[in-house]
Amino acid sequence: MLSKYAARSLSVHGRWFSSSTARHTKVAVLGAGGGIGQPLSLLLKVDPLVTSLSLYDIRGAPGVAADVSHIDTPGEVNGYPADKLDEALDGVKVVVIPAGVPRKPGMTRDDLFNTNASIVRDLAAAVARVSPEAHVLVISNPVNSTVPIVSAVFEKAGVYDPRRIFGVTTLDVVRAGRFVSGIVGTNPVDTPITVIGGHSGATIVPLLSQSSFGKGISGEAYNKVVNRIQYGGDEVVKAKDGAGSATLSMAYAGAKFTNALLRGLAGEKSVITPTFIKSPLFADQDIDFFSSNVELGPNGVEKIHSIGELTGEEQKLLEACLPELKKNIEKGKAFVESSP
Ligand SMILES: NC(=O)c1ccc[n+]([C@@H]2O[C@H](COP(=O)([O-])OP(=O)(O)OC[C@H]3O[C@@H](n4cnc5c(N)ncnc54)[C@H](O)[C@@H]3O)[C@@H](O)[C@H]2O)c1
Ligand SMILES: O=C(O)C[C@H](O)C(=O)O
Repeated sequence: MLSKYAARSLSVHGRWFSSSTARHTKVAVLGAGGGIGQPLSLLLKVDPLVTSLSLYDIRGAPGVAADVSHIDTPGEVNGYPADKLDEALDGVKVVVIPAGVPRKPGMTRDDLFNTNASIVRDLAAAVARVSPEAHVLVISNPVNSTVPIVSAVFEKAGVYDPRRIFGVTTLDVVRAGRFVSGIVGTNPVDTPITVIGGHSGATIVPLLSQSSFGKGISGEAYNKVVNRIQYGGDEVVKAKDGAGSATLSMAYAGAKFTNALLRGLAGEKSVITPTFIKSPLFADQDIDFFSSNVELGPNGVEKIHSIGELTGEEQKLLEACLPELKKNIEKGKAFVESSP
């Protein structure tokens, strides 16, 4: 039974933002002062499943917290400055990490590695120490490397549970639904497209053939939409012209994935979405992280779905994805191995 407030929230925020169970859930955002962090904090404040929001950044989090705390939803909000990371993480169930630098035109996501790898490593070490049972949602790029970094840090700390560490690839799914709906004339919310692989260029593999809406798209239109899904991030980086990368659509995607996880944690059945996790699907090729459809449940990852049947075109996309993904994963692991 939905509370009066939750029912109201549903009608205000649309179908994805659903709330089925009331429980205490503290969510932390690390990097809350940034381009993604601020709108993400706003969206989490209006998610009825988030009862407490802990906002941390090396700059500006208390201000963001003061601002969103005036929103007339019940969730409590606290902001923490640079020297209060442990306090920010105390008792959290879910930690979302958008901390790190974004791309400028001409850069790849991998070009962010040198700066973001150590930011993510150090934040992960604090989570592993203070809230080792938290579910960690990694947004910071390059996701193909930062998820292996977080996982290796947890492993080093002896608290690794692969069911609780996720790379957020939801923006690729959101883009795929939006772009395909523009071709076939559907409502994007009703046009789910599975996207597998990783989160950068050729590692992003949309499976249009598995969607009743997408499977009719062929030829030039197919090539164009696949390219747009794979390089949608570049489109935004170029349009922002040096002022960063996707922030608003990413905040939406991050809040959407967080809500899906919270529903799974609360016991809702059949919450299934792609996410980049430790996965056995290509482990025989030494690729042990991969995004595919995953069922979320009370323990985080409940079931990893197979990738299903691929067309010849999709098989080629997958063949281009795997070697690059493998390199990105190995780079992340090697970084933690060589860290003191
Ligand atoms: N996964 C995805 O689909 C996706 C989509 C868009 C952007 N991103 C990535 O998200 C990251 C953030 O992007 P943005 O546009 O919000 O950047 P931004 O520069 O606007 O914000 C980043 C924030 O991180 C903070 N920060 C830096 N070091 C920190 C630390 N050690 N602890 C806490 N906070 C710290 C900064 O102070 C800043 O407020 C980038 O790496 C970007 O590439 C990922
Ligand atoms: O493109 C970027 O660098 C940011 C993000 O990964 C995106 O897909 O928009």
